[in-house]
Amino acid sequence: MLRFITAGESHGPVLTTIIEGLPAGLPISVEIINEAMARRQQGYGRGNRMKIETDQIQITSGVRHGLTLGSPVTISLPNKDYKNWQSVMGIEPLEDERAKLRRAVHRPRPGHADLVGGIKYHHADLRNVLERSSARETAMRVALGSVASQLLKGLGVEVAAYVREIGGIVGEAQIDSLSLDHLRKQVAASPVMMVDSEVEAQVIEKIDATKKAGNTLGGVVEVIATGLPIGLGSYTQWDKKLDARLAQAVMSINAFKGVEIGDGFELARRFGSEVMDEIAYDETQGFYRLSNHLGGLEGGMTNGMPLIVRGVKKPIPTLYRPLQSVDIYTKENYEASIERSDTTAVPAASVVAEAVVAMELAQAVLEKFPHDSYGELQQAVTNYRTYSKNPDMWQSNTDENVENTDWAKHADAAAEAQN
Ligand SMILES: Cc1cc2nc3c(=O)[nH]c(=O)nc-3n(C[C@H](O)[C@H](O)[C@H](O)COP(=O)(O)O)c2cc1C
Ligand SMILES: C=C(O[C@@H]1CC(C(=O)O)=C[C@@H](OP(=O)(O)O)[C@H]1O)C(=O)O
Repeated sequence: MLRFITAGESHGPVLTTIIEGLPAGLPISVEIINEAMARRQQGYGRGNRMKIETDQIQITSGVRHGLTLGSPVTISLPNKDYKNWQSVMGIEPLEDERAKLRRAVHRPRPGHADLVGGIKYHHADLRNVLERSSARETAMRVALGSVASQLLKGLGVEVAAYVREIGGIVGEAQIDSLSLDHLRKQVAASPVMMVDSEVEAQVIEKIDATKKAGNTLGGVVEVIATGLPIGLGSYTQWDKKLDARLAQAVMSINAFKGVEIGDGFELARRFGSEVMDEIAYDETQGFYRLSNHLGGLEGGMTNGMPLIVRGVKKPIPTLYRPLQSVDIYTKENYEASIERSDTTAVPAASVVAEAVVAMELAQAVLEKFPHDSYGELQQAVTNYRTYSKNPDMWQSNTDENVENTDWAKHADAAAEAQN
């Protein structure tokens, strides 16, 4: 089982993650992880924090000479901004209690975790909430996702993401189910990580106008995974269903409010005949589908078609235009003060969504196949791919062979017993 945990505050010294359950002998490239980290920092519409940080990770356990050892892998990321926050974020107790109060955050922002977190954990200083609820944590998920993507790539599975919509402006992608390279190149060339340059210009204009008005924007991201073996996840128990697990993974990203698989909410408006992905077979491909409305998942399992997962991100809650709130000390109404913030972070969120989907897929792969060593895992996946193109238990059940199979004899015996 793949397990991970993340730790760290937004303006604390360092973010950390520990991941356990990776096979031994998996090649891990720090450079590839750092490329993903840099992608998450990009995207038009972000605030000034991203000018301070240059996210470069360090691996401090579980990898030797570029290969995993099978022991827990620890990844850490220093916050460059910490040097500006040392007195606010110190570990030692503050001598001067009044200074502590003077610095406390006591004006909760609507749409953020501030108010509820303060009530729940008895925090009189809402900074104790916002430091951890901040999406700075998503940097660690991207590091984890890159490790997962490196594992998947060596098994022939690719994961990529793009921005489908910002502030109501939609740009659709043409998906090449064999290679996501083209999509990745288009996304890399776009300041908003979209795939249609006409739409892109409109989006940039909208972000500029929104920022000027002191407002913020949300949007929709789409993650695509290709090359998935058939049968990851399971229909046998609620918490094994891969569609449900992917939804949780995507919803766990800050500010995500909805998830769709395949045509998602649009399915509500269609006839059954329009959306079931009809089955076909040929020897090279094995079983495949004539369409992909259901996003590559049936019964909580991958069906071999590209996986399509979308997530909707609400607009950023911290606005330059003040919103009505209440001071938790005085209980008086006030209008929230202006703070440093992003105007939109949908592009960055697409990179995070790609990462969390990759982690969930890696988890599902490791559940299905033996994986003490990476070579063993690769061999098992290759064998299974051959099998699933032409499953042998079905081959013996052709008309000529059917009377000779064990299950046919059992069925005959059962029928006789009933008579
Ligand atoms: C990449 C990314 C960047 C974000 N940047 C900000 C930001 O600058 N300011 C802000 O108020 N919220 C930002 N958010 C959203 C908040 O973290 C989020 O709304 C908050 O933690 C409350 O959680 P919830 O929206 O999931 O309920 C960002 C989210 C993501 C994914
Ligand atoms: C630090 C990141 O995003 C931050 C997420 C965030 C929030 O409230 O979620 C608020 C902002 O932080 P700050 O108050 O330091 O400017 C963003 O910059 C990051 O993505 O690495």
